[in-house]
Amino acid sequence: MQPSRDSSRDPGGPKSDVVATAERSKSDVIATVETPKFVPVPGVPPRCGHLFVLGAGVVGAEVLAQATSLPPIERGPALDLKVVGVARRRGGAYDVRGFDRAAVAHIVSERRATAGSDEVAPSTNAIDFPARSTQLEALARLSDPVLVDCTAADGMEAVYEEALLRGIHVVTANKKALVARRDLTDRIFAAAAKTGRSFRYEATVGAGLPVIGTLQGLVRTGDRVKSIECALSGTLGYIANELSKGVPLSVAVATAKSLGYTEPDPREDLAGTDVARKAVILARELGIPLELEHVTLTPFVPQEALDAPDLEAALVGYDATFAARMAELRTRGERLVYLARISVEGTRAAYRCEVKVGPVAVPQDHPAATLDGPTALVAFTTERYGSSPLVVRGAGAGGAVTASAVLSDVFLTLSGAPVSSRGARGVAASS
Ligand SMILES: NC(=O)C1=CN([C@@H]2O[C@H](COP(=O)(O)OP(=O)(O)OC[C@H]3O[C@@H](n4cnc5c(N)ncnc54)[C@H](OP(=O)(O)O)[C@@H]3O)[C@@H](O)[C@H]2O)C=CC1
Ligand SMILES: N[C@@H](CC=O)C(=O)O
Repeated sequence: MQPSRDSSRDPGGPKSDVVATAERSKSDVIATVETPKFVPVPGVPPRCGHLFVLGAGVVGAEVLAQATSLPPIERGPALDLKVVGVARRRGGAYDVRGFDRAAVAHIVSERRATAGSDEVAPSTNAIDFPARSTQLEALARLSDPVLVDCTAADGMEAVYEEALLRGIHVVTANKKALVARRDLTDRIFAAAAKTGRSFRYEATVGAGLPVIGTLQGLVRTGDRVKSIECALSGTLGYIANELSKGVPLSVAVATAKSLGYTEPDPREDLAGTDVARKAVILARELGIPLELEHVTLTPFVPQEALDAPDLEAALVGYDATFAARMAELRTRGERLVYLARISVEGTRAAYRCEVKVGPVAVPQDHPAATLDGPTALVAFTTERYGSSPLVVRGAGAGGAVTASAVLSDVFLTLSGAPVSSRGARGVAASS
């Protein structure tokens, strides 16, 4: 049941903020804004989302930690979360009563304690969490069930479709199902439409940054997107910065991994595949039926390094090459950045879309040259944002920021915000 937002049932009434701060300093009172305060209605339990989290790594562990230590609700509808399931490669746990912070910390630390050599060779097989159908069936019986995917598993299209058809909402940080063959991805959206359940994926592009939501807002309001230029790899942004400070390539990659910026397999970052996936997700939001193989992709490091069985050793072999390249760029007053550009020309009926992803040397005053650490930047040039693009910028990788985007998606889901019908009018709304 939806909690009431009836402030008249608050004994303090709409001015309760002022009453609540009356004993604080004078400046506190002056700064107080008189907004209605929504308090839980006695006898009406908060609406509670039941989460089943797949993956307890960098992102999953943070999702679990944040979901089990939510700040008290002061304003807005009372929404609560209960983590009832966690699944990893090495098994999982399910308890309909929910896990508290200590229990999820135990589940996460168990993973770390038992992490063995296979941690460096992450499985990307289709996820097969124990008795999947039985667990989805159990989850579907709870109120507001949400499946949260924090793995990098392949083949999740079928899992999302099954969950949605069972009436379970899906929130994902995993890009792979969104860039599967278009007909397979479409089945996910069709299942969501059929059951009226929500499928959200803000964390897949730009981690915690509001990239998908911003683009959906432009598309939904009839703007016409002409190009999207972006530095979308927190990992490659971080590595390029480190290189410019004289840090060897192999060290910068190892540090990016230890900081939780890379994909489980850093080859996916270094090959540019991760950025290509993000570009495809954005293009598909525009209604363009793009497949990964349509992206013109240049890797960040040579293909031979990516093909080597021992990536770390292979990267050491390129340390000197990259150092020399950086020195040369410095003398030219340029910076190395890794960019994606999606450009769309023409009308909705007849358009041309080009997607290019690769390393670029840019002058020091280029917006992407000013990015620090794992910062990402996305610039939307549209009919409305013609001379001054709409820019989204901030940390583009890392567990904490990504987890907050995942949980924001969960809260949007629970608050019943309308779900996107992807790519409806983006290409040329005005044509
Ligand atoms: N790190 C970041 O900054 C961001 C990451 N993402 C995305 O989030 C996802 C997770 O990334 P991250 O947390 O860094 O990765 P990790 O490698 O740290 O964690 C992955 C987790 O998924 C589990 N897992 C992997 N494969 C399977 C499988 N086939 N079946 C069941 N469980 C599986 C692992 O199990 P086990 O614990 O047993 O090893 C692990 O708990 C990825 O899809 C990534 O692209 C999105 C935005 C930003
Ligand atoms: N490995 C990715 C993480 C977010 O998607 C990146 O570095 O951007």
